[in-house]
Amino acid sequence: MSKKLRLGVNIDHVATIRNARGSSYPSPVRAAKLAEAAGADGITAHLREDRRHIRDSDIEALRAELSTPLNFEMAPTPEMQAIALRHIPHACCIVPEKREEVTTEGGLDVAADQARLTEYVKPLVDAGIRVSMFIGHEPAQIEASARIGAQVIELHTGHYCDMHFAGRFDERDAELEALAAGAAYAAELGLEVHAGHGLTYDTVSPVAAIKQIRELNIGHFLIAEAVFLGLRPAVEHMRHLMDAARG
Ligand SMILES: CC(=O)[C@@H](O)[C@H](O)COP(=O)(O)O
Ligand SMILES: NCC(=O)COP(=O)(O)O
Repeated sequence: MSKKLRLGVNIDHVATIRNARGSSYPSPVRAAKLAEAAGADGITAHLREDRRHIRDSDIEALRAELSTPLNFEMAPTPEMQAIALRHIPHACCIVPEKREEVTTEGGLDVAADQARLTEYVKPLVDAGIRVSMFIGHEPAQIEASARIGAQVIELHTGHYCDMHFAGRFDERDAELEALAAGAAYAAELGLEVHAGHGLTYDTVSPVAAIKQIRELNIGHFLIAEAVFLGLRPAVEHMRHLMDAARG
């Protein structure tokens, strides 16, 4: 297994700032190119059903201008499937979406929706897209993801990060252990394992140290940190912490 842990930089919240004023700046594509220059191995963008940050035209521009792979995050809807099949990104990460949520609250319930998701994923896989399921660490969700034909899972690290920042360290550590067990089980089943959501400089290292994890997707914190440091140093420091955790 390769030791290199890939960093996918999520540029959604560059678009959040742009949309707050209805301006044409800041440009998510410019941010993506800077992130690539700083050591990102790929770019992640989530086209939400309500288009609160990334827009259809951003996906088109990213697809045309990136030199690293695009990981297209999307809800499992017919509209998003059609968009993915039009652009053929390197990867699609299927995430649950609730219109009123502030952010993605939990993982997709793959186990409860296996027949539909099997049908949903097949044209994407047939088109050569790597399909990833954004799930919690429960064995039933991991098994279901393998069963429906996904090649990848992305483990939701939001609860682990929330427990860290709430100072609930026993619960944080229990969650980290469950993430590690989930990663090991998924790798045993032949799934490639990614992780992400809410990761920061303070929380990234223990997750990066889980050896079955091949990619971390990190966005909100990096864009926030870029306000103080600039995007390039923010990404470079995250890259450094990830590499150091890998030893
Ligand atoms: C699925 C996921 O974790 C990302 O899409 C990320 O959270 C950025 O998007 P939101 O802030 O809109 O949830
Ligand atoms: N899939 C997780 C992701 O892309 C980044 O999430 P966040 O760091 O913006 O919370």
